[in-house]
Amino acid sequence: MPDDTPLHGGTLPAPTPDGRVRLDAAARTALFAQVPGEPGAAKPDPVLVASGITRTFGGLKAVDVDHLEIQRGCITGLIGPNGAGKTTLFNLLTGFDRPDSGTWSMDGAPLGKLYPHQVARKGVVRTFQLTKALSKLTVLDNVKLGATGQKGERMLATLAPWVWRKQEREITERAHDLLARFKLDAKSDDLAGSLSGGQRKLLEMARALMTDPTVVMLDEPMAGVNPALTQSLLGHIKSLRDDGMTVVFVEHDMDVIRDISDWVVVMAQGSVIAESTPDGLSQNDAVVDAYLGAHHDQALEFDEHGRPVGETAVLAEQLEAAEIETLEAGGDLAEPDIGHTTQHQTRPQQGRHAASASDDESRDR
Ligand SMILES: Nc1ncnc2c1ncn2[C@@H]1O[C@H](COP(=O)(O)OP(=O)(O)OP(=O)(O)O)[C@@H](O)[C@H]1O
Repeated sequence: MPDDTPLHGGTLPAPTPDGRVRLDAAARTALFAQVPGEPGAAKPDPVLVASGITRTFGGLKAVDVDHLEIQRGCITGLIGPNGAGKTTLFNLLTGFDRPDSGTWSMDGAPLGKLYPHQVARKGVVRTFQLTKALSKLTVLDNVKLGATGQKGERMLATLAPWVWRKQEREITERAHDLLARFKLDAKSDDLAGSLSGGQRKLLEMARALMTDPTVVMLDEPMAGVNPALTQSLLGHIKSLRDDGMTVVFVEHDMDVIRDISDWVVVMAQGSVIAESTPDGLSQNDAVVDAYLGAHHDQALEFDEHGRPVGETAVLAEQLEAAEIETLEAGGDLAEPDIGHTTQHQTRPQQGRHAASASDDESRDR
C-alpha cells in the first residue's frame, strides 16, 4: 500500500486496505491541477491502469486504447459519441468480454483473463445500460444475487450447511442495509418488475455494492431515469465517492458530466482522444470536433416512466429471458460464455451458463 503521496499544496492520503480513499473537493481539485489534459495522462494515485487494449468485431476496431489511468477516490466520466467503444471498454475491463490484446490491473494486480465474478471479488464491479433486474424475483432477492459467486458457495451448501446458513444470513442483512441506503427498503418484498426505471438503477447499484467494491463502473446510470429522480441518483453516485470508492461512469448528458465528474475521459472511434477537467472540455478542440460538435442519438429509448420502449423493450425482454434461462439451468449470471458470444449488454445473450471455471482460477482466452 503506498504511503501518503506528495501533492501540490499538501499530501494525498494513503488508501485504506480495501483500496478506498476519501478526498474532499479541494483535495480532488488540487490533485487534478497537476494532471496534464492529454490522452493517457498519468494520475497521482491510479487505482486502475490499462495499456494497449484492443477489441475488434469483424473488421471494426471497437476499442483501441493505448493507455488509461483511473484516479482513486474520484469520479471519472467517460464520454463519446454513440459507437465510440465506451461499453465495450467496460465489458473488457470487467471480464464480460475478452480483448484481442492488452493488459489492465487494479492496484498492480492483473485483471485480464478473469471472469466477471472474479473481477468483482478483486474489487471492480459494474452496472449495465439496460438494467439487469429480474422482474419476477423480489427486490431483495435481486440484491442478494450480487453476492453470487461467493467463495465456495455451492460446496458449502452441500457439505457444511451451518456455515452456509450463516453466510446466507449475512448476505440477507447486507442486502437489507443496501436497500435502506438506496431508499428501497419499503419495496424489498415487491417484484423487481414493479419498480420504475430510476428505482431499477438504484437496485442495480445496491446489487453491485454487495461485494463491497473498490471501483464501481456505471454504464449510463441516468438512462431511463425520470428527471424527478435524477438529482437523487446523482446524490447516490456522489455518496459512493464520499465513501472512498472510485467511480467510472458513462454518460451522454454534459450537464450531468459537469455536475459530478472530477475528471473526464473522451473516447471516439475506440480510442481515448482527450482527457480533461470538466471545465476544460469546451476548450479542447479534439473534444469539440469529435464529440460536442458531432450529432449523436441516444441508443436506448424509454417512456416517461423510465420503461424501455420500442427496440429497447424487445432487447430488455430478450435479455431477461436469457438470464432466467441461465438461472434456471443453475448458472451464475456473473459467468459469461466467453468464446461463444461477444458480450454486449444491449444484445441478448444465450446460454451464458455454459462457461465454467473453478473459483479464483484464471482461464485462457
Ligand atoms: N458484440 C458486438 N458485435 C459486433 N459489434 C459490436 C459488438 N459490441 C459492440 N460492437 C460495435 O463496437 C462499436 C463500439 O460499440 P460500443 O457499444 O462499445 O460503443 P459505445 O460508445 O458504448 O456506444 P453507445 O454510446 O451507443 O452505447 C460499435 O460500432 C458497435 O456497433
